Amino acid sequence: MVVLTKPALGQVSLPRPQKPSPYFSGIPVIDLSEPGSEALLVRACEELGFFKVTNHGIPVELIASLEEEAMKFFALPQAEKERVGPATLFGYGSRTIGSNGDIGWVEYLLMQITSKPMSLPFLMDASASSFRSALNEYISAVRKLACEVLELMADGLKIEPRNVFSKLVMDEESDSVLRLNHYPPCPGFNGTMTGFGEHTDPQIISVLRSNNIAGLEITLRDGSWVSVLPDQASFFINVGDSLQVLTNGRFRSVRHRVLANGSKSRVSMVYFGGPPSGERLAPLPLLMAEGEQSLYREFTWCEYKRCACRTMLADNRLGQFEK
Ligand SMILES: C=C1C[C@]23C[C@@]1(O)CC[C@H]2[C@@]12CC[C@H](O)[C@@](C)(C(=O)O1)[C@H]2[C@@H]3C(=O)O
Ligand SMILES: O=C(O)CCC(=O)C(=O)O
Ligand SMILES: [Fe+2]
Repeated sequence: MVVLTKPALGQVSLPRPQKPSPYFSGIPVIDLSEPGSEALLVRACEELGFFKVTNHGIPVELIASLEEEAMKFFALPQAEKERVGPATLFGYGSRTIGSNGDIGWVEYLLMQITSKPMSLPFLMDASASSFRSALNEYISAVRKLACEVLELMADGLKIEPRNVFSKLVMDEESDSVLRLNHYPPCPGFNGTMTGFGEHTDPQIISVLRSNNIAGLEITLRDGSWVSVLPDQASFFINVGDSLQVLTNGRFRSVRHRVLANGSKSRVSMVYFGGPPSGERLAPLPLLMAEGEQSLYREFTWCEYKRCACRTMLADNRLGQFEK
């Protein structure tokens, strides 16, 4: 009898090998303890849509503890990880990203952040209590950091109230996500491999932290790719599509990707701060000059997400909403 089985994920055709891009020394560094950081922060959002924050106040122990829990999880036998449930919505995923055929040299845990206890049932097990508390502490700290950065953005743009952006991610109904990514070394390959294909993040803001392994790349305004020097003590902030809309294109949603490599494991932890589902996304009137037209037709976050789910990573999702 012939038994047909699905090909093991390891047999899925590998993503295209890539050449790493040159390191870019111009990533803006915003020291949150320095007065006047709001103007630098606005410039960074306009020019790159990406910057690094230092003196962020999040204790290293809290970060290290989640990284350790994540590594413990990713070191589990494959069958145990898969028991968490597929990440078609939220859960564990390996090699496939989203549901439209994207493949990367990555495994991950995708978790919805709600005001209720953890969305993934396995985290409610007694054996997962240290993972659960590391996650909860980390999420509150990065949400607070996202809020502080969004308030500095409002200050820098000279708009009031200063919580005009931050209230969206602080709302009880905010639709935010935490993603833990593990890019294992790619056996038998000593160049680099697509870990996470190029894309922009759909939400308002992403707060990203990785271990000291390189791999993250962003595009500059001219479309060229540059590598970001890793810095495990700092956080990187991405402007997401929704913030590009709220600022009528003044802030740039940054296109980025990750390359995995032949010898080292890279781990990243990304908080995606999104608005409540029913939130209408449109440029803030306060930011529009006289006679300025909105670049986008109005839509809700729920509508945007629904469309985003049908796209592939590299697609220009906002294009469908441009006027
Ligand atoms: C291919 C996809 C994966 C993604 C949903 C999408 O259809 C298009 C956007 C992707 C992205 C990128 C940023 C985040 O990692 C993510 C969780 C998100 O909100 O949008 C992923 C989605 C995913 O992995 O499901
Ligand atoms: O791993 C990283 O550094 C970035 C991952 C990423 O872009 C994402 O999860 O959306
Ligand atoms: Fe991303």
